[in-house]
Amino acid sequence: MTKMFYEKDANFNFIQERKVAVIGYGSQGHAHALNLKESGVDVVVGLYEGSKSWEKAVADGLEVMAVDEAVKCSNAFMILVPDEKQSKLYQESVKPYLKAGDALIFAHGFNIHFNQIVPPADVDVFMVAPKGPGHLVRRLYVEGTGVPALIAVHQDYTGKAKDIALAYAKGIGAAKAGVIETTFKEETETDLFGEQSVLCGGVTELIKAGFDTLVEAGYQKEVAYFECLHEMKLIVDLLYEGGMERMRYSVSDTAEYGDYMVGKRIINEETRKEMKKVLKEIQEGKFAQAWILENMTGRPVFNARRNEEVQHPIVQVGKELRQMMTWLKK
Ligand SMILES: NC(=O)C1=CN([C@@H]2O[C@H](COP(=O)(O)OP(=O)(O)OC[C@H]3O[C@@H](n4cnc5c(N)ncnc54)[C@H](OP(=O)(O)O)[C@@H]3O)[C@@H](O)[C@H]2O)C=CC1
Ligand SMILES: CC[C@](O)(C(C)=O)C(=O)O
Ligand SMILES: [Mg+2]
Ligand SMILES: [Mg+2]
Repeated sequence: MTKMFYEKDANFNFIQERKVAVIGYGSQGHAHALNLKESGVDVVVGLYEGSKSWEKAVADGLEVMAVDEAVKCSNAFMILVPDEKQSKLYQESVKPYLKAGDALIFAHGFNIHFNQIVPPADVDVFMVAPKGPGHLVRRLYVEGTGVPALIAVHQDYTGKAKDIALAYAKGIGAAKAGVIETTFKEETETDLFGEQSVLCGGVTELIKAGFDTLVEAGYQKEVAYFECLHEMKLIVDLLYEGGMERMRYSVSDTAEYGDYMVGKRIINEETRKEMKKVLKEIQEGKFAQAWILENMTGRPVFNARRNEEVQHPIVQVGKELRQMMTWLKK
């Protein structure tokens, strides 16, 4: 089995002896900054003047500065602005102020793996990539658990990059859940594949296809919403807690029989062939190239698809039903 690292394997001194600039205060940024601070790490948040996040970070009790100022006064920088903005930010506000022995940290390998950022040889470059959304990285830390993470070392100038990565992972709560060592290549390719084919693209298309099939057949859209979207969370909770065997133990034998008979008709050989094609496009850099070009040209496809998606009937019915779910309001 792959070696897993837990809290006992991390020496927290490696991160406590540094000042950490968390650049960006979005989904991952707010979680890393707050978790590290509450774990006892000296943290500053780096943002641009006029950023919407600035006041929020201040209200959360954090020290906030312009990115270049944060880089100047720190010796470890976690880059948590969107992937497509990292290269420009690095060139303008990070690279000019790097000092030998600094640590340049990423939560996803896109920019290093696809050569959008090429750091100098005299800094450590590594990754601490939580395997979960930033808001859960924060929520589970507060609840006393954590989201697992991958670590990877791209450059080890100080000879301590892996130790610092493990200590950082401990600081954000990830070492409670488990940390696996990987490479930038493996993290980047598996993360892109997972979000496209399974976690985001796969799941949303599966939900919409099920919802549309029921609604087009004349069933109430509220019933279709509960069946195909709301209950997905409850089923996934069981998968998360105890794997497929726990989910199949909890559902009825009727559901389990239906699962065995129908699952492979929905996710069939054609789907698996397409997944292989998607993975190849990621490995060959075709997806990265398309995403970089999309951003250079003002995101025409991204914006059109985003607008199209919010027109889907599942969006409206979901809004109405969730209004009644008082526990979601906070
Ligand atoms: N989202 C997730 O859960 C996960 C993300 N990752 C990785 O983490 C990294 C960050 O992603 P994510 O958290 O989704 O990003 P977000 O889109 O949530 O980050 C936005 C933050 O970056 C700030 N920002 C944008 N541009 C700049 C800039 N030029 N200078 C300074 N700050 C800027 C925004 O400020 P403003 O408020 O003003 O817009 C905001 O605070 C990526 O590498 C991503 O792949 C990895 C695992 C999961
Ligand atoms: C699944 C999407 C993700 O990779 C994540 C939350 O882990 C991301 O890029 O946001
Ligand atoms: Mg991911
Ligand atoms: Mg991702």
